[in-house]
Amino acid sequence: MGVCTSKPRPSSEHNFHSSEEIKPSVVPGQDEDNPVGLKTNGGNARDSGNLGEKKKNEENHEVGKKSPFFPFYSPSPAHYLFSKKSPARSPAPGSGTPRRFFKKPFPPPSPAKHIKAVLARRHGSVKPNEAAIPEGKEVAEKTGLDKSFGFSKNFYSKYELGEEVGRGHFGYTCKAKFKKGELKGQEVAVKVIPKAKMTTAIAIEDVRKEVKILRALTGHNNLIQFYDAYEDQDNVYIVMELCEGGELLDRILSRGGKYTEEDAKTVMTQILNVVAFCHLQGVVHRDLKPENFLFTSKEENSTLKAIDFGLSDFVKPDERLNDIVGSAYYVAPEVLHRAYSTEADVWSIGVIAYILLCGSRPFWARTESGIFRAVVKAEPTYEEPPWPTLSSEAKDFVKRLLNKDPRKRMTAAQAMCHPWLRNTNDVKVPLDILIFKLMKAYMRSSPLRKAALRALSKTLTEDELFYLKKQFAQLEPSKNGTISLDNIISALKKNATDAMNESRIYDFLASLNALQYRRMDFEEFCAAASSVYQLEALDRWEQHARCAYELFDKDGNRTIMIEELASELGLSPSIPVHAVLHDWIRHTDGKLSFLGFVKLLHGVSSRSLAKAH
Ligand SMILES: Nc1ncnc2c1ncn2[C@@H]1O[C@H](COP(=O)(O)OP(=O)(O)OP(=O)(O)O)[C@@H](O)[C@H]1O
Ligand SMILES: [Ca+2]
Ligand SMILES: [Ca+2]
Repeated sequence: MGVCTSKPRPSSEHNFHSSEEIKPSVVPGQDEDNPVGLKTNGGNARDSGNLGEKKKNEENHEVGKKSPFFPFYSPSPAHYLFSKKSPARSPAPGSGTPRRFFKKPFPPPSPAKHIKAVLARRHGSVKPNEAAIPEGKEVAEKTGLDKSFGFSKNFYSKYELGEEVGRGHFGYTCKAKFKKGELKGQEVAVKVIPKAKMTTAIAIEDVRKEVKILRALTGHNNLIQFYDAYEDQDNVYIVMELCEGGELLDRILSRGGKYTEEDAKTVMTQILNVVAFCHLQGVVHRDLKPENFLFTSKEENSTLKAIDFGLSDFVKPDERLNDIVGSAYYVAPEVLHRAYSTEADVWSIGVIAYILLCGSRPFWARTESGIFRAVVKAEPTYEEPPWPTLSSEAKDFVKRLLNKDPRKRMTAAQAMCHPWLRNTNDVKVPLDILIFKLMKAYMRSSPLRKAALRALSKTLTEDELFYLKKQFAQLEPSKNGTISLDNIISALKKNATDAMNESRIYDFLASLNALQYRRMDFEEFCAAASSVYQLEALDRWEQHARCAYELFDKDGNRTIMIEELASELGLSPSIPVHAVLHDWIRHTDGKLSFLGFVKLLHGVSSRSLAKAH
């Protein structure tokens, strides 16, 4: 778009990155097993719920770590512990692994453990390994918890339960058959969740939400088809389509830990597609991992389906969640800092992408707190094989998903437009909820900030424009190439499910009502829907910002008084504006300085200025 002649200067000269660094809440020397000060309660049923076995499991990861036959020959009994059905998870017969002689950076993936806090929130103070948990009704009587869900009660009159096909911490899944009617004999999958395991109000609420979310979101091609939910005194039954192709984790393991880039692209596109859909609906999955994606059939090119919404939640567009949930290897840093939203899922997808491409985990340690520390502080390696042989697009793709700052991370819809993926799929890029968040901030900005953003948008490259064009097209502009509030509302309605009511997407749109009286063309849309934080994360940010400043200097910059700037920014009178805004003004001519320009792009609020002062 814009032409720029200035040469970027070295970044050390211009330290204008205004983003705050995330301070790790996990510091060395802190309680190893309780880094974030949580009430925890020990083991996980998937680790057999036995602390002794859990210990053994961790030691075995260590064995995996030191195996010379890295990555998947390693006879990790961690796999063995979980090998109910997959030969890929069974140990190689009679193979002992030499210890201590070989150092390898990461062990291969094995089923992920839930964060201990998840178990604590489920079980309260009840430890899973304590004496047998009483039956559902008995617990309800003792605790006064209401375990009625309002689901149909006649599961067994409709279905005949068959063999178990999978098991998790919260339930087990069986095949079942319709007993009668048109569908007689047709097979389905049923996740059975024992009421005896629901020992806290949160546990009950989670099951309620799991069904509510499945009911609302069902219909997407990459999301498990939900049929109905039932209950009786002992269990909740979630009836859904049967996937016969196994978990993504098993397929990763059976391929010796690595996918070719081309195959990884097919998997990634499907994951991103369904997750972008969830995010537009205001649903955050919170437990994305290769165990929670199933292939419909054994075919190589079988469709992938997201399952297990047991930890999912609704999130309003400007809301942050604070409960620590998920599985340790896949948890995003901001979840550990207790302020997160949909970006946390994208981090987990980054972890999955890393594993698909190289067969190892990006963040690994022997203990939960060690993993948390790595997630918050460590940078994954891209030096070990096979990374040097992978394409630079693949590396850039993973790095931009694993950005520790959620504001700088790509969204799922953006990731589908990344150069690594955008030419390989013909999947329609879903509407991105981020567009609306950014447009809201833009509509509320001062004319000066709007001019600054317009200048910045003129420096965007093909890569950024690809995504913006796709988004703009989704909003179905009129023939003259402009969009109105009506366009936005009808585009959303076309993609809406009941989940949007819960996550209040429409209420949020009210903040765009200034668009009621005018239309927006593509150029202004680019200014409104560009994220300064995301652009700042790019290597070429310096160029962007310098070019934009030059353009702004030609067109939008003008002499301003500090007082005027303060009122443009809506600063409260309590802020000492001369001291705070001094650097924002170029002393030669009283126009906005480069520093002021970059700050203005970020949209500085009076609160953050007061804090900085
Ligand atoms: N529709 C399905 N078709 C086939 N197998 C399924 C289906 N749904 C679940 N499974 C199998 O059952 C396993 C457990 O299901 P799910 O992940 O929903 O349970 P969970 O108890 O919530 O697990 P977690 O411990 O991860 O929280 C899955 O990993 C999968 O192997
Ligand atoms: Ca699961
Ligand atoms: Ca679950």
